Amino acid sequence: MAAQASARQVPLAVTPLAVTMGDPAGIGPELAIDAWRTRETNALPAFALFADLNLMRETRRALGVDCDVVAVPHARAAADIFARALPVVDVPLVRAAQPGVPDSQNGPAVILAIRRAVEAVAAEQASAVVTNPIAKSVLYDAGFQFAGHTEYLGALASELWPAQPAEPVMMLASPELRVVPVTIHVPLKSVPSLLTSEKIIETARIVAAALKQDFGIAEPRLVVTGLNPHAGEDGALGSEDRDIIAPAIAALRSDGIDATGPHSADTLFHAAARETYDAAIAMYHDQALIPIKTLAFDSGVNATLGLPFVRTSPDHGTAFGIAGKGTASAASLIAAIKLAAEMSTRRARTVVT
Ligand SMILES: NC(=O)C1=CN([C@@H]2O[C@H](COP(=O)(O)OP(=O)(O)OC[C@H]3O[C@@H](n4cnc5c(N)ncnc54)[C@H](O)[C@@H]3O)[C@@H](O)[C@H]2O)C=CC1
Ligand SMILES: NCC(=O)COP(=O)(O)O
Repeated sequence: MAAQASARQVPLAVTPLAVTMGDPAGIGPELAIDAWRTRETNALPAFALFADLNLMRETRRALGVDCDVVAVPHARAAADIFARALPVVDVPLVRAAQPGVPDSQNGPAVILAIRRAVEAVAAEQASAVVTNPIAKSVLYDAGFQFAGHTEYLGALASELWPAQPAEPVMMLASPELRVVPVTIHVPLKSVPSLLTSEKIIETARIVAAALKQDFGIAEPRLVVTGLNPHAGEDGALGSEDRDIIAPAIAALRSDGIDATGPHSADTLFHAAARETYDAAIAMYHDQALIPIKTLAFDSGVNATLGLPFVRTSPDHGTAFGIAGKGTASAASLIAAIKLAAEMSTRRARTVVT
C-alpha cells in the first residue's frame, strides 16, 4: 500500500528566519538594524542575524540608534529575544570592517555566514534564509567558486538535502512584476550559446510550480521573452527565438503549462502587458532585472526558486558608496523578510511526509 501523505505543520511562530550579514563593509549590517527597529510597525517575524557580533555593536554605535545586540547560540533562540534585542549568531570576521571599504580577507566569514544560515534551516532551527548583499568580486578574490548566492545555495542544497532536487532559479518579485532570467551571472556574449530549449523548459517548470506552491497562484500564466529585437523578426534578426525559445514554449504548453511567446521583450513590461501574466521568463540578467528595478526598486525581492528551502534577498547590492551613512533604505530587505515568511508558511502547510 502506498504510504499515506500527511501535512507536517512546522511551528513557524517560534521558528525564526536566518538573516545573513552580507558584505560587512556594505549596507547589510545597518539595514538589519533598521529592519529590527521597525519590527513592530512592519509586523516582522523574528529573525536571527548571522553576523560578527562586534560589527553589529559597532554599527549600532556609529549610527547612534537604540538597538540592543545580543548573542544567541543558535537561530531558534532568537524567538525569545527578538522582541527586546537584535539576536546575533556570531560569525567572527578576521578584520574589523570599515563601511564602504570591502576587504577580501573577510570573504571567508561572509561565505560562512551564508552556510551557517542554510545549515540552521536544515537543522529546523530556522524557517528560511534571507541574505544581505555580497560583493561578488570581493568574494572571488577570497576564492569563492560560485557566481553568486543563487549558485552557492544550489550547491549547499545538494550537500545538505542530498535526497531532494536542487535547481536554483532566480526570481525577482514585487507587487508590480515577477521576472526570471534563464541565464544569470554570465557575460552577455555567452548568453546565446548557453540558451537551450531544455534550460528554458526546466526554468519555466520550476517557476510554474513555485507560483503555485510559494505564491498561491492556482493557474500561473507565464510569458517568455525572445532573445533578439522583435523576438527575431521571423529569423531575420536572429535564429534563437525561432529555433530554441519557440520549441521550448510548445513543449511547455503540451505539458499543460500556460506559457506564451516568444514575445518582444521591449513591449512586455508596460502596465497593460503586465496584467496578462504572473511571471515573465527572460533570457538574460539585465533583460529581467532592468524592468523590475525601474518599477519597484524599493519593494523588489530576489527569491531563489527550485531549492528545498526558502531564500529571499533584497533586490539591490552592497551600495558601498552610502554604507555607514545611515541613509540606505531597508524597504527591500523588509519586503524580503516578509516574503520569506509568507513563502515558508505556504510550504509548511503543504509539506508532505
Ligand atoms: N543579492 C546580492 O548579493 C547582490 C549583490 N550585488 C553586488 O553589489 C555590488 C554593487 O552593485 P551595484 O550594481 O553598484 O548595485 P547597488 O544596488 O549596490 O547600487 C546601485 C545604486 O543604488 C543605490 N542603492 C542600492 N541599495 C540602496 C538602498 N537600500 N537604499 C538606497 N540606495 C541604494 C546605491 O547607492 C547605488 O547608487 C556588486 O558587487 C554586486 O555584486 C548586486 C545585486 C545583488
Ligand atoms: N543582480 C542580482 C544579483 O546579483 C543577486 O545575485 P545572488 O547573489 O542572489 O545570486
